[in-house]
Amino acid sequence: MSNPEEAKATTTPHVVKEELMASGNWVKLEKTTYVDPAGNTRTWETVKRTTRQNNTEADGVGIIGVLKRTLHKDCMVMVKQFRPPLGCCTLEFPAGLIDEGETAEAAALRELKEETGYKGEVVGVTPVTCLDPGLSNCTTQIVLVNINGDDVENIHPTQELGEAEFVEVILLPLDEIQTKIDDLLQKEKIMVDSKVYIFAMGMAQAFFKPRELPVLKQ
Ligand SMILES: Nc1nc(=O)[nH]c2c1ncn2[C@H]1C[C@H](O)[C@@H](COP(=O)(O)OP(=O)(O)O)O1
Repeated sequence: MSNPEEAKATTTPHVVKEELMASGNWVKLEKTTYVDPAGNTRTWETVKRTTRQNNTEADGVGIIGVLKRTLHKDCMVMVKQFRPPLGCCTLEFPAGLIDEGETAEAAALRELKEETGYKGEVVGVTPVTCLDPGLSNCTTQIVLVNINGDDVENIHPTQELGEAEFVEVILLPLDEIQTKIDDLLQKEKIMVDSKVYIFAMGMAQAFFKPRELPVLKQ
């Protein structure tokens, strides 16, 4: 075990070099040589996508789509699809890679239309965020999109999927999203994306906790 007295943070950590170990059509594996905060030179095994465009630091976008319809509860537009790396289906926000020359907002509206058939309106966008920084430099921007379900274009949404895409659209009421996801997980062998579940937990807190009577906090 390292002695904390010896391992003082004296250096600004930085990458020294990146060497290609293996490469495919979509991803590559690199050996990253870096200097740690104590001044030691170390290596790390890093996964990168090969598809990132020049104009952006984000590989892709995720879409938090809120479907708003008269006389209906607001619903989250989610997608279920088989994900080969996991060997099972996942419950995710609609998502996709950013095309050349595209902004995150434009990519979000395009991917939402392709995967779910809905036409939306962007109401917010996150900074570039990391997805799995201990493994990969993969990044995403999450785009908040309102969908007017009363709009004639959104009454019977039609997906525009590629030949190899199989995406099922799942609508979950915003005010009980965590319970509905838990029900789904009980019923079928499906893995929920961490962003989705964290969002659901946040919604549960936002909807219910403020209305509880204040009690003595221990
Ligand atoms: N890691 C990947 N391996 C593949 O064999 N193919 C991959 C990988 N990542 C993306 N893709 C392919 C699959 C689709 O044909 C395209 C576009 O995917 P997109 O819809 O933009 O993104 P997701 O919905 O998140 O897969 O890329």
